[in-house]
Amino acid sequence: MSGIGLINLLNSVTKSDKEARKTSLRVIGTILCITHLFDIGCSFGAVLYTADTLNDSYNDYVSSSPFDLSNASVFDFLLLSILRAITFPLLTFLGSKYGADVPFICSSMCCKVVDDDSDEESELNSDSPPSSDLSRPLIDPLSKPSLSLSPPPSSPPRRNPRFTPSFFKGVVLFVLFLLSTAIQVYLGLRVSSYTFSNNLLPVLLCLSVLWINLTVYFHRTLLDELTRQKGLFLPKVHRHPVFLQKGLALHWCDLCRTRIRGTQGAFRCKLCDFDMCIRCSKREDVQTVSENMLRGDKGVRSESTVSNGTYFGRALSMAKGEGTLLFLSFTLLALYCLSGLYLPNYQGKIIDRVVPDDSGEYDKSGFINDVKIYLFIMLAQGAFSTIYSAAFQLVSRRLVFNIRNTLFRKILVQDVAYFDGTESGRLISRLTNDVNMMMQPIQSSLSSLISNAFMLVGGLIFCYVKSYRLSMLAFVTVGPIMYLWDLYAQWSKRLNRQMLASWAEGNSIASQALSHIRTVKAFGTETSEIDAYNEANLEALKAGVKDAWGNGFTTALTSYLDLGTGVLILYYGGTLVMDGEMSVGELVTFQLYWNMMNNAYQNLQGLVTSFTRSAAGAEKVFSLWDNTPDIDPNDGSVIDWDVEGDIEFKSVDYFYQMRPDNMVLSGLDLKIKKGTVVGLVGRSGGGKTTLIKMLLRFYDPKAGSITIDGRPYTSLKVDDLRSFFGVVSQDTELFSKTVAENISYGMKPGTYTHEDIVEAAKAAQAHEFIKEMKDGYDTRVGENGSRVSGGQRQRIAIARVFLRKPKIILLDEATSALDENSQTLVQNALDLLIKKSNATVVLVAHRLSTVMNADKIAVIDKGKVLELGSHDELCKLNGVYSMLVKKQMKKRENELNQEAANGQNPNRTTSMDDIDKLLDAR
Ligand SMILES: Nc1ncnc2c1ncn2[C@@H]1O[C@H](COP(=O)(O)OP(=O)(O)OP(=O)(O)O)[C@@H](O)[C@H]1O
Repeated sequence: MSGIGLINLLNSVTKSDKEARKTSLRVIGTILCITHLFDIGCSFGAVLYTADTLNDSYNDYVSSSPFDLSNASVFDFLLLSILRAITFPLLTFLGSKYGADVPFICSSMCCKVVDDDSDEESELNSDSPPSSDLSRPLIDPLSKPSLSLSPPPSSPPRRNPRFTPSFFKGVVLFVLFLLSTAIQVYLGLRVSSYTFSNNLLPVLLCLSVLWINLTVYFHRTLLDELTRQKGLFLPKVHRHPVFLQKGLALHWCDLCRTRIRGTQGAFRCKLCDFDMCIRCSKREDVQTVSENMLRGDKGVRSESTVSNGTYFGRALSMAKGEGTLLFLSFTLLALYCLSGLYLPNYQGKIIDRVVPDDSGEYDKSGFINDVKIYLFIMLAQGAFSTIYSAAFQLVSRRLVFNIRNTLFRKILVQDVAYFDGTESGRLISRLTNDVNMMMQPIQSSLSSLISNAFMLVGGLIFCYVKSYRLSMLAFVTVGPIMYLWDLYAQWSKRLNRQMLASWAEGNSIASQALSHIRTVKAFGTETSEIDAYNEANLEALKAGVKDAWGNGFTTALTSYLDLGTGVLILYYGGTLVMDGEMSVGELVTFQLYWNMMNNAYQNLQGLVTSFTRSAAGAEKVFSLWDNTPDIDPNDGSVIDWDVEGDIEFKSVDYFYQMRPDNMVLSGLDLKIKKGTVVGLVGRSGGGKTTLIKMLLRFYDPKAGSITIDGRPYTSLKVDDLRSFFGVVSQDTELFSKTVAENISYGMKPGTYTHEDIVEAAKAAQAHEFIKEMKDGYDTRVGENGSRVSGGQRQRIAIARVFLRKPKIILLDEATSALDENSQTLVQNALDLLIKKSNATVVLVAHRLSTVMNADKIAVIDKGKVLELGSHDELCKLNGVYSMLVKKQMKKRENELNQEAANGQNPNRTTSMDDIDKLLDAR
């Protein structure tokens, strides 16, 4: 786990950034004190073990050359551990003093710098949810979004641009790295050349390498935490402070998903790679209107950050159902590893058998015997590996299958508000790119992860058993190599996040262009769409190229360290063989174990890197996975009564999350009696369609309630509720299926027959045109019904409603997009539907002629019901409606006169009764 990972872990158990910082400092500081004490304690213990020679050896030690490594004393170990306990904290102190980021100062924006010494942050933070709580929205839906931030107190100190804090911090980290590596190499050389008189001493000395690596790790973590800038803290937007940073050219704003311009810079969270562009930081309503955020019906949610551990743990927990297969694979894997661990032993033995003993004799029978055992182990190992890898492949493939299916389900159950703020191309990207990236290491290396871990531990033990001296020498580079890979992994994770964002952007562009291909062609925008797609992909390519260079550089650096270790082993191992302390076979065995361990280690390092990278994909997937919708399909009671269709809106307030400033419904009251037809009229944008959407419970009111047969909507199972509705909207969406499949869409198999479909189509006046198609009801209608006309699409939609026989029918301007002939046909079908169904009907219309026959007409304006009554009642009321009717009649009269004067056919029905125009002329 990297330092950032540890800090994130500590932060996840605290409520505010201030508390998180204090906890981190306290915990890491304590661990460091303990580790340094252990370090000194072990060296001191080693000195005590050699106490009998202490007096002499100290004098020996000081008088001898510093390059003479054959000293009997281990006093230098103690001196070095004390030196570490002084220099490492000193370096951390210097790093924190000169490497701390300059606090963000904002000149133009209304913002506040978080100050540890004031209580401001806790005030701001008091209503922010715990980071892990995905079920709560980040904002109060009815509170007006505001960040209420004030200007900072003072200007930042001027600094030489070359010697920036991050430069100082980098220098300190580099010195720490060099110092620790040098000390480790020195200690490795010392231990390998030391003659030990007891067994505990080598253990104590070898532990030094462990302490060095641990202390360096915690010092780095502490330095990161101490240099963490006091930044701009917007608890409602992000749970950590963010910092203004230049040169984030390849980054994307996590709120509006626009690309950040490098020259401008952006606000960045150093803990979890959250970026926010300058524009978003200025928006007051940024927390509600940001696109592609995780959100529910009640507001924006925070996304989870995923460490390697949680990622792997969760992926495995998903494989719970594969218990037996996994157990079998693990057993075979254990056998494979054990047999693999035995092989080098026999290789060494075989080599020793071909070396003649003191009398010049060869042990031929022993030689044949060892070769036989070697062969047997090898064959068994091959068999184990074949079976376990097949089993693991099977498990990982099933895992991918389950993850894809579940994720698609999780996406579909999200609230409609989520889809309002998210582009479908990005969701497709989650289902494909993010899942692929997340599953890549698991799919390709679940088995190799475990086998390498086995080999690493086994190889390590065998190495120490064979020769702790050589092991000590060999292990001095492990810490530095680990550090370098960790640095690269974190960097690569960021690049991969950018790559995913660019791919998602590309997907979004492609899916929009493809779904609107006719508009693209009509406007001749093919080239600009291609350019936009190229640009998004180019960003991904740039990030990929950077990643490849980083990988190459890290590989080269660590390979040199590794090669150096190999040379050291050969040199000292050869010396030991020449001194008679080791046989040739033992040296070969050690080398084989070392290679085995080293390979396993490098494979693991690669895997950890790819896990860290893939965590970027996993974050996206798990965030969506954990996001329980506010209108949860699992909540509420089933509808167990005979629904009649009495609906009531009581003081309903509503605004869309993406436009919180636009109050669409405010205190709306409306009663819709069972079996009646209620027409909704009003100006465009007045909220009629919103009412229809609320009837389908796409959104819950921000205030007030909706009831059906006296029961609150929110107490009912949403799927159950929707099953009582039939809808025909202005833009009917058809699926790329057959006509019959489209008519029966949403019906459970077995609840209808083909004859029912034909009957429904006949009633909807669709049978004639369907019959004329070559394949009749089996004709595929194309994506979004592109192979049928608008009027035909509407009639298929009406046939759907006829077949469904709903209790409540919602007609949302079902004829408004049609030409005259189609309008008449569709209107006839609708009239028949209303007459035959006996259902409660709510119809939205732009034409007075469509609603005149309704039992009740509601005039909706400014989010309220302005007038309610039948056509006659409203005409008598002498209000808006009657004025509209009068205006319409006058207009109609004028038009007829005009047409007659022009010699046109006065029978033509025009859109002259368009309510919008009449209301606007009011
Ligand atoms: N998903 C959405 N997100 C944000 N605002 C929306 C959304 N859908 C609609 N609006 C806005 O809400 C208001 C009401 O829209 P609605 O579609 O209910 O009006 P309408 O009365 O049906 O209009 P029309 O007669 O033109 O269809 C409009 O100002 C519209 O711009």
